[in-house]
Amino acid sequence: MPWLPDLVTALFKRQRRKASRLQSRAWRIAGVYAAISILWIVFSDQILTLFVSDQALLLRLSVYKGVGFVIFTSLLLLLMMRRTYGAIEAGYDNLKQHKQEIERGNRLYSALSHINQSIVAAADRQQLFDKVSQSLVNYGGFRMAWIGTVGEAQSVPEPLAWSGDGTSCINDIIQHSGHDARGINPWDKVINDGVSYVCNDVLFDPLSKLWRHEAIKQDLQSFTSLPLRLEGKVCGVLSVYANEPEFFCKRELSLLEEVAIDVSFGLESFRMANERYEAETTARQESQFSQAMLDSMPGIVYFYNEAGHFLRWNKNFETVSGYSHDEVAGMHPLQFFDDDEKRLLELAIARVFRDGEAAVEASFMAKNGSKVPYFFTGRSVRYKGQLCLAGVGINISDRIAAEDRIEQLAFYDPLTGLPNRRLMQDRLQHSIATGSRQRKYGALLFIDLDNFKTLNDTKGHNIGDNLLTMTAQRLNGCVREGDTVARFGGDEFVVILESLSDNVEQAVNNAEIAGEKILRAMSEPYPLQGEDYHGSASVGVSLYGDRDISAHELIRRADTAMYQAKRSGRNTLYFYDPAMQAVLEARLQMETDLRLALEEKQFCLYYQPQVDNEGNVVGAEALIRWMCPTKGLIPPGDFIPLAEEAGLIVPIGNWVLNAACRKLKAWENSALTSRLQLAVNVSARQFHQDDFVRQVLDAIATNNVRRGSLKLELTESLILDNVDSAVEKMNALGDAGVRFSMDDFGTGYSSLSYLTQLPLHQLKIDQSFVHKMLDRSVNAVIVQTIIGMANNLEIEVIAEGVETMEQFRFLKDLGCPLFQGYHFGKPVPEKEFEKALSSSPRATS
Ligand SMILES: Nc1nc2c(ncn2[C@@H]2O[C@H](COP(=O)(O)O[C@H]3[C@@H](O)[C@H](n4cnc5c(=O)[nH]c(N)nc54)O[C@@H]3COP(=O)(O)O)[C@@H](O)[C@H]2O)c(=O)[nH]1
Repeated sequence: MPWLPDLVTALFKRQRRKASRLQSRAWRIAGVYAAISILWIVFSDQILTLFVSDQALLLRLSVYKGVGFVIFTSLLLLLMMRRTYGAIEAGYDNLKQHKQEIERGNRLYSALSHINQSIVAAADRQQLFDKVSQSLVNYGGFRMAWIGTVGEAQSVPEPLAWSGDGTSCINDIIQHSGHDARGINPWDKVINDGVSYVCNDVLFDPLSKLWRHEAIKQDLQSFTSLPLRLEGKVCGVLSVYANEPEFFCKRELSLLEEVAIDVSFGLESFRMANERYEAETTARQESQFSQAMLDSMPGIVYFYNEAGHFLRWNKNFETVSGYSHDEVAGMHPLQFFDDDEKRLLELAIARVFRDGEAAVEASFMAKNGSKVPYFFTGRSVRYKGQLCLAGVGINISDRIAAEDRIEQLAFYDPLTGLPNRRLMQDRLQHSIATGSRQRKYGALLFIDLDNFKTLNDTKGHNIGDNLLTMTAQRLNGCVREGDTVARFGGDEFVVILESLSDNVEQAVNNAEIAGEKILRAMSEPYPLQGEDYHGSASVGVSLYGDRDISAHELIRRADTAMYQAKRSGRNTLYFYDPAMQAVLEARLQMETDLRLALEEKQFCLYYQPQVDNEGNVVGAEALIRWMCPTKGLIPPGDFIPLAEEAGLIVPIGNWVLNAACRKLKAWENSALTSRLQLAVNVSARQFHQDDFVRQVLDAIATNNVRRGSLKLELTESLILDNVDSAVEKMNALGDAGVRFSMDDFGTGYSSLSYLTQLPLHQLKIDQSFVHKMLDRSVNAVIVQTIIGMANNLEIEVIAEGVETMEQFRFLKDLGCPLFQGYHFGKPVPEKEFEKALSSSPRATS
């Protein structure tokens, strides 16, 4: 309050001016009095002598005149003194009042000063209210002060802070304020009308009637309530009370209104600070929230400006990149990419800033140099006046792996990892087109593993899989880079040899060299289950390059050639020629016919006698024949191999088994045949069926076959596939009276060790030795050895393919006890066989 001393000085000046005016007036009055008195003294006696001549009277009149003058002047003096003292007293009162006003003003200014300090210093609204009410009482000289707030739709204030004496009646004051003639109470005025309510004497204020008694007790004699405002609306009430009436003059009220305005300002500041705080808190929380969201995202998030300065990124960005926060802050987005991908990213970023958005797949390069495939998106956004790019990157390793896997599954064989048929066909088509364009010959090699089915069926699929895997590796080792090795399916592989030569002979030569190499590789022993498996393959070759040909046709030709290789004894290579195709088609037709034959029961059994050294028929071998309605009688050699390949040998074999058992049962009814044994051929595939034993036992049981009458002819290779399993099955069937003959003996490994393990009853010397034994001594030695060995092992021996008396005699001389061959009888239908038995004198048991 810089103007306060001026005010005080002005007041004193005013008093001094008044005093000086009074002094000059006293001089004037005294002068007038002296002049009048002198004139009176000088002229009154002369005037009196004019009218009075008597000296005694003149003396008395002079005394009277003197007394009158004294009385008159005394009265005049009295009057003047009274006026002067009145003026002095009034001046004094005025001065005193001014002094009080100044003191009140000083107090109020002091209070205002403290209040303003409180506004600056208060931490919150309550503290402000507390300090304001305390300042008004402590510094403003009020007896009591309180501050209340007014909420929405609140008609009376709610006291929040108070100070001074008499605070106990605040609630009375609030609740019991009366209404004026218009029904308005103080709070209506303050809260609704927003004007101050002043009561300068509680004793006479009708609205204070109800709490007057209490107010008097508390010495609250006058008061005023002022509105506090927030955003232009009344939000509270400031009430101050004085212990004297007529306390609130204009000046006090104006200062108190200033207090109310300052407090309102304080409240506004709090509101704004609060709003700012809340806005900042919200912004901070929003920032924390969005950062938390960004950090919790699985991908990487980035936000950078057009100059490539990173403005924001998520934690994952640092984790994935391996760069710290500070390092990322100083990096350019392109630094996270390899040189060969930078251009791609540059273009994508440019697209974002040009078109608004873009996406790209690239490898995100970490600090340690590792690269991870990511799918990046970007959107342009304006931020703080800059054009920026906001985007996310998603790790697509899994997706790429899945795509690779899908491609692998779609185009590659899961077992061997080789291209599958589909991919091979694509590549072949492409190679055919290239070859045709470049006038270069290529070759397609169709490779089928020999005897794979048997291996798979006998050793199990795991072993089969191992063989296929090894085959794939070997094939890959046989070709040049650029050639294709594919798995066509099952045990079939295809090799595409590209650009062999522009000369057809040279191309054939090169293809043959490659094919032979493959055959050799396929013939190398395969280590399977700790043993060496000796496999082989049949290879069909078809050239391309001289004219347009479809991949499909080329495959068909190579396949045809492969079948020709198979039929030519396997482990060989064949080039395609059209005649092969005709054979193959005939073969396919036969397979169809064979299935029909099975359904329509077109098979029958022929019987070939087996005799002792005196020519007595001791048994027979049942040999299947196919009575084809169109082609006539078809020998087994023409359809059994096909039936084996097509899997039809199992139902055919079962049919033979049951037919043989039925025949044995029928023979029991005749003395000629009741003691005969009947030998039945069993193929490897049939024998290795899980239910083979049960099938045989069922056939025996169904026909109630005599023990020892059924003989099963097994081959060496069949048993060697899985000796343990074979022994187990043979023992199970041996217990049921089934006998076993080792067919084609001598052509296989003929290992003595397994011979001793097997529950064999008979060795059947292969007819190839018998046919040549008289011509080549080595065969005679073999036959002799087999007979000697069988005798030593106490196993029966039978020689088959005996066609001449010489052969019969020779064998007999070697000690062979049993014989089979055209010399004794060819395989014939049952009726013929039985008829021959009855007419033959040697046909005896
Ligand atoms: N799994 C089955 N295989 C069978 C069945 N029936 C026959 N076969 C096999 O078919 C092959 C050819 O049989 P097939 O044409 O009947 O020939 C047999 C005889 O006719 C023939 N043989 C007998 N003696 C002579 C002879 O003195 N000279 C000569 N050139 N051939 C003769 O040998 C065949 C019998 O051989 P094997 O079975 O080894 O005793 C043949 O391999 C049969 O195994 C069948 O039902 N299931």
